[in-house]
Amino acid sequence: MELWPGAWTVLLLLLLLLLPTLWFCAPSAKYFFKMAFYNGWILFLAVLAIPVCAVRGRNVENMKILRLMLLHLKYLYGIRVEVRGTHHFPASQPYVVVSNHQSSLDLLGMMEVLPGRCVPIAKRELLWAGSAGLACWLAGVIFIDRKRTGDAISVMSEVAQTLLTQDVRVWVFPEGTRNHNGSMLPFKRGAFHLAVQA
Ligand SMILES: CCCCC/C=C\C/C=C\CCCCCCCC(=O)SCCNC(=O)CCNC(=O)[C@H](O)C(C)(C)COP(=O)(O)OP(=O)(O)OC[C@H]1O[C@@H](n2cnc3c(N)ncnc32)[C@H](O)[C@@H]1OP(=O)(O)O
Ligand SMILES: CCCCCCCC/C=C\CCCCCCCC(=O)OC[C@@H](O)COP(=O)(O)O
Repeated sequence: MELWPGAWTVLLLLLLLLLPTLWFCAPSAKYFFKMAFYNGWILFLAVLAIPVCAVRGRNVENMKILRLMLLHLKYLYGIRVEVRGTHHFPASQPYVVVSNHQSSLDLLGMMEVLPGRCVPIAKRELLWAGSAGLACWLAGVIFIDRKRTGDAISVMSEVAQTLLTQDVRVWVFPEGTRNHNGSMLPFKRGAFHLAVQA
């Protein structure tokens, strides 16, 4: 099929008109655009972070770099963060932080208060999220395969040793998945075994 001259310009103009219309009139489209930008921006930032982190190799100290690079995101999204009680994080000993998990935006809250030498436990699938996966790996994120309980438990037992020997803290989302409905899912037991073992 052949389009008349200028048809592409008309199509482009229609598209340019459609995007702001969706943005202002369809809240779900606005949400979609915002989340798409969120993920895209993180993938882009990860591309910048990878060479810097690669200098150290896989190292929990790289988490500081990711943290610094992500802190501005709250301003882009107009999120006001109020932090209370950080004095409860001991200054120098291994511990396990547990938190609820509603959405991928929890990353912003986590980065706001993430203690030094603290790494999150994440689902293994995140490792394959392109540049973000590689950046997470370089920053020492611990990946577990939720479908293989035995393997996940072995990884967590190794983590317990690391906590003790390498002065590392671990951040766990004990619900084990995102939960949007405002309530809490039953907690998985790994975080608590980890705390006891460490
Ligand atoms: C600038 C650019 C930046 C680019 C990068 C962007 C961001 C980077 C920065 C940071 C990274 C962000 C990370 C994002 C967060 C991602 C969050 C997630 O992915 S949440 C999903 C993964 N997390 C979890 O699953 C939580 C941990 N899970 C568990 O602890 C589970 O218990 C489990 C070990 C996986 C097992 O799960 P299961 O479903 O089988 O449930 P149960 O808990 O009931 O356990 C079954 C059984 O096993 C016993 N058990 C469990 N753990 C242990 C253990 N460690 N030792 C011994 N036994 C264990 C448990 O007691 C049960 O037995 P029983 O019933 O007899 O008690
Ligand atoms: C070339 C491959 C391209 C892959 C593109 C992947 C797109 C993803 C892009 C960016 C990743 C952003 C990192 C966000 C970190 C937050 C992760 C997160 O919160 O994961 C959810 C997990 O806790 C629970 O998972 P489920 O609720 O069980 O599901």
